[in-house]
Amino acid sequence: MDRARRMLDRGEIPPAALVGATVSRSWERCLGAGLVPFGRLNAEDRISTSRLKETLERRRELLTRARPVMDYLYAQVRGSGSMVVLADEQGVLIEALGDAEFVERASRVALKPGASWHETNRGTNAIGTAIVEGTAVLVHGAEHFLEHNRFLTCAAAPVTGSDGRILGVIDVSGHHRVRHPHTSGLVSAASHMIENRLFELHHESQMRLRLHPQAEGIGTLAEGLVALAEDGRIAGANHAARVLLDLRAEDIGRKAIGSFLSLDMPSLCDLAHRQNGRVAPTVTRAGRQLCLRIEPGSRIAPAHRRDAPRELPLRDALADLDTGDETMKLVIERARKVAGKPIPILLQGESGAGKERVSAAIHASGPRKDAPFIAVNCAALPEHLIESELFGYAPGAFTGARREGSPGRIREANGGTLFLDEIGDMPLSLQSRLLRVLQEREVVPLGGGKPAKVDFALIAASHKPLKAEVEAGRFRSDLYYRLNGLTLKLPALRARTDFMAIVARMLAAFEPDKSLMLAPDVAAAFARYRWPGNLRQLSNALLFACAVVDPGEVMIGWRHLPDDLIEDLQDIDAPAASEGDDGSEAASLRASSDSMIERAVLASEGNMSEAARRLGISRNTLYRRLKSCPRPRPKMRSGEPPLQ
Ligand SMILES: Nc1ncnc2c1ncn2[C@@H]1O[C@H](COP(=O)(O)OP(=O)(O)OP(=O)(O)O)[C@@H](O)[C@H]1O
Repeated sequence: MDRARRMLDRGEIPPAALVGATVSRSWERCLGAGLVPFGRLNAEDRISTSRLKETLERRRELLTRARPVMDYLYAQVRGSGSMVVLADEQGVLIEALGDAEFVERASRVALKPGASWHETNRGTNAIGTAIVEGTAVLVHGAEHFLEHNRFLTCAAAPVTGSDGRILGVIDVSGHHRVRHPHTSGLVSAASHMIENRLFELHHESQMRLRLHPQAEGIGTLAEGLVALAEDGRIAGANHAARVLLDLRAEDIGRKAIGSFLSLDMPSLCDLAHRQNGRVAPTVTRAGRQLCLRIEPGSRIAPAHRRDAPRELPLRDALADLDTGDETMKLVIERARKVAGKPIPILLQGESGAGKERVSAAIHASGPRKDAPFIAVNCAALPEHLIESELFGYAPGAFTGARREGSPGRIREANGGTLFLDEIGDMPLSLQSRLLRVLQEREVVPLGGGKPAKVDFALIAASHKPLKAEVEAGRFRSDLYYRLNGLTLKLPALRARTDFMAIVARMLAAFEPDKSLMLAPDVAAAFARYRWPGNLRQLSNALLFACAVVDPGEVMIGWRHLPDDLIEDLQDIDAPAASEGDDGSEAASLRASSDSMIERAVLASEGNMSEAARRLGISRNTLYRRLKSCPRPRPKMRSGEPPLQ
């Protein structure tokens, strides 16, 4: 330090390696401001009594909230020859309390109310430097720029408002010989206490989120606090929340919570209602796993309030599918526009992505909702039965037919909606028959009989990209264009940004009275997993967990998950797999799901229904996949026939 001081006396800036980066920067600023280490103070070092009064008035809120914390802080340092000081955002001291003999000495260097300790007035010092640096600072002995402050050791931390602006500084100063290693930590904790007290005061009526990486951290000084305006915009955030959510001060008042967490305002209200003050896991947009407690606040917009159902706009089945994902929102918006119009809808999406659910919601939200919704799975029916199932048959049309005949599914859908699932699996011969029905709007039953007029809305779905099937000659192009009035592509579960909201919805649906939630490590593993069976697989896993969770338990942990899912979750390598969609990734994805299928079939000892259940896929999908991947060889119990 002596060498550094000698350099300073010559007007040189010692390197950071010698005095630390903060002091080096500050000394440079002091020299730049024209201060000299042995010099007198700048003229503006003290404010008048009337200006002090004004300052006290302006900072009354800060002072009122800080006083009990200052008392607490002073109780920790009492008798050590120190004092506790509060300054405003300009570095003007507005309150001080301390040990009598030190206060006397300190007042000789103007460490008393009304004095300005801004860096430009008093050179490097903890209060002034903390304001400029915007962070907690310790300035010890000869690190003070002015010679006559060298007897001091000072630790200061800025007190920041929930809008990110500095409101003041709290500081503990003492004689440099009684420096205590814990003082800096105490001062930082005190500044957080004041910040959190001010936060509660300013955002009392708003929805508040308490966040921490661990459940035990919630309610402590280290928790992140976020206040939300009625429209979901961030109204305020404390320092910890800004760090946890990677939120900048300029985002406050501008960005919505959905930009930082995978939850929007309606899902937060929903969660708050069910959570009832308990802690739940959540994931940030950056993939960071956090624990969350929601305090609903008293000023939530009626549209978001769960306890005011009469004020809620009526949510139909389509609106219920909106849990915050932008792609799904667009799908819902577009579906709503055509629901009720004579435009056929084609739903595309991976198996289990919710095509049938969406289709049923389109029907239930449209003008045909009181008429039947008839779903036909073209992949589940043997080829020779699809025809009679769909078009019906006359009495005695074929051996084994019902004596009275059958109207067929298309006629059953009259007035309502016909949903043709897995249309890509419909044999070519039947495709032309279906095309005729769609063109002429009448059905001729098998085995003859009068043609019957039919009127139905048509929704078709396929996990196969139908356009590619047309190009490959497996699907009639004229039928494709008939079906494709509007194509809606459902996102795969892994691509959705509302994963936690879906989990919360499912858990609430399965166990409405329990407020179940995922343990943070399970939530993190779920967030990284690719969910090849999409919503079906997730729903099966959560249903399983709900069945095995003990009464009174609220956290779903690893022990509540099906064994095969645990294996898959443990197998995954953290995030790397999530980017891109190129051929090599598709191949590795396929390889991994092939091995999953193999494991599931082996574990189910050849029982295909059981294997499909474990995988969270339909039996049809399983059979389809088995056709295209090497057949696994399950271990057979002795005496059992081999799997065909
Ligand atoms: N929005 C949703 N919320 C909760 N669960 C859902 C939702 N959508 C679908 N599911 C669940 O996922 C399962 C699969 O959904 P659905 O049958 O609609 O998918 P799909 O895409 O038609 O599947 P497939 O291609 O195999 O026919 C449903 O049984 C339901 O349990």
